[in-house]
Amino acid sequence: MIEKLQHRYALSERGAKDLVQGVIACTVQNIAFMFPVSLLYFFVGDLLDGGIHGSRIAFYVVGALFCLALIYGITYWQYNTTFLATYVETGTRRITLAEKLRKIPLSFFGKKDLADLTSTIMADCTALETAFSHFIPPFAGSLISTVLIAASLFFFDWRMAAASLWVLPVAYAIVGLSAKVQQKLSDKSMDAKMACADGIQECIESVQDLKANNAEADYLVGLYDKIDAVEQQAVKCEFGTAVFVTSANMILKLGIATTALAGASLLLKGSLDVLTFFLFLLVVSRLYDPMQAALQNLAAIISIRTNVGRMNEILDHPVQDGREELTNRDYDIKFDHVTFSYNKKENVLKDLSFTAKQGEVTAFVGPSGSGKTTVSRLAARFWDPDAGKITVGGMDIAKIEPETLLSLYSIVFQDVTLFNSSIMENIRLGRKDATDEEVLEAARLANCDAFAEKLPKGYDTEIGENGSQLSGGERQRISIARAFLKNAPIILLDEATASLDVENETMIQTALSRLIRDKTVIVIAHRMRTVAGADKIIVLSEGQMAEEGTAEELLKQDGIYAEMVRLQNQSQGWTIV
Ligand SMILES: Nc1ncnc2c1ncn2[C@@H]1O[C@H](COP(=O)(O)OP(=O)(O)OP(=O)(O)O)[C@@H](O)[C@H]1O
Repeated sequence: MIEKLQHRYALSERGAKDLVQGVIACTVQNIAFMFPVSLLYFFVGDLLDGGIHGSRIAFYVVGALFCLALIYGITYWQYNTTFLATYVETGTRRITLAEKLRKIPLSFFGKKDLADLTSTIMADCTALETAFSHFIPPFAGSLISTVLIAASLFFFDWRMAAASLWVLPVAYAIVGLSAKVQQKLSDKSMDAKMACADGIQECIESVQDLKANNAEADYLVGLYDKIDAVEQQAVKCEFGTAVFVTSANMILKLGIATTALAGASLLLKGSLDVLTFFLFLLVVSRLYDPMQAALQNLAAIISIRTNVGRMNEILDHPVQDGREELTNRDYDIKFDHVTFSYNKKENVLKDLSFTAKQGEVTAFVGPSGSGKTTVSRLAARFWDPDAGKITVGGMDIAKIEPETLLSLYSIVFQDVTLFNSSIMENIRLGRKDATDEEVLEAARLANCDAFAEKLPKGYDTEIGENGSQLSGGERQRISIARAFLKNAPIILLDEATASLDVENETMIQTALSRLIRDKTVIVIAHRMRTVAGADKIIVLSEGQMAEEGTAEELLKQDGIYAEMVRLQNQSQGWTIV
């Protein structure tokens, strides 16, 4: 049962056990609230028998105090098992999701956008937190306690029990029937919320481009439509809940009326005593309260299936795993008849074979979209090929645990990701245990001194979210410094110096040439000047190798590479008039 609960509600084992305890606590709490009713039953019985005297007074005083203590104790227990346990579980759930995301192949992120994933970790977890503390245990507890109390009523008088309890199956049936409709409404509401969150995020991220293109007003019209859609779906959802919940509540209320009618008629016939009639009136006035309270939250209870579904999509997604020991004999990277597509439709790389040798620089050039960046992504196992094999020193990288494999790589991408901390800490990301001196040395090699020293706190200056306070070239130099610091045996440089001016690029190229000695280097660049000194240049065209050789050999071939060089030389003479 625990395992089923774990999957049904995306819970940890501890969380599933806490949920069971929470339901038990709520059930016991509802039953405990019946104790004062029993006391009142005896009290009225004594009154009808001629009054309360002597030891009976003490009995009622002790009984009342006992009821108070019992309800206080059980409520305290119920609070701990539902509320406190839920907060712990929410933390565990967020960490589990984040850990899982770390291991999921990047292809998953292509299908999901950031707003969606952030919302799963934050908003969905919060929705479940509320549901597991406020709604689900009381709802399940009210179902169980109502059935238990109802069953015990049959011992007193089955006719009266039937008159009071017929409403329960009818109310349950209405709730059950509503589940499908509610689920659909809740799914639609979630879709509208996601589209809205997406729109807001996109708007914030692209505010500069929107302003530059004078497109703010048009964009905001679309965004307002998305916000309206959220409101409309929320109203529909609430309306759907109201219809079913109000119907179920009205049916439950009818139970009080039929109990009174049946009791009155049996009393008149003389086949029911006043005390039993009184007991039933008392019990039915309390019996449905927990259920009615729980029904108010029916929409939230049903909609958590949507939240859980979104979490399970992450939790059940296959991970990229593999062995943790490295068995490579050297650091040659070999692509052996590799075919790959991002969307399983159009192949981006087609039967590509090459070897990037250790101690050599292998450069990739080619038209935009020809697959250069994809080669570097596959080489680092960000994605796995659809066919063929990629090896490092003879070791099939598809069988190596991705984080272990990445310990062999220093990677510099054109799109640098920086964190909202100091320059020092951003560079230290290359090697966590590096000393301050080592970080500063790497920074110096990447020519970071030139800008860091001008900042108010030097290398300790906070650089804002994703380095927003730095220029493109400065951000790229931090990324290069990370690679210097990591000093891994394989280096992937994807447009690593594209944002640098000529002076900086020359300086960093010199430092890079020291870094790359004896290493396997793959360089991707648009500037032919950047790759001219490479040991081997591979020209990609539509995912296939079109040419291969040194710059000199390729110029002689007078093919794509020679044409690209010619065009770039011409473009240097261009002016905008
Ligand atoms: N994450 C992705 N999901 C789907 N398609 C992608 C993805 N990344 C790249 N592509 C597609 O794969 C093809 C090759 O892209 P890639 O980035 O490897 O080319 P490139 O040669 O590096 O281009 P550029 O020189 O413009 O950077 C392109 O058609 C591109 O649209």
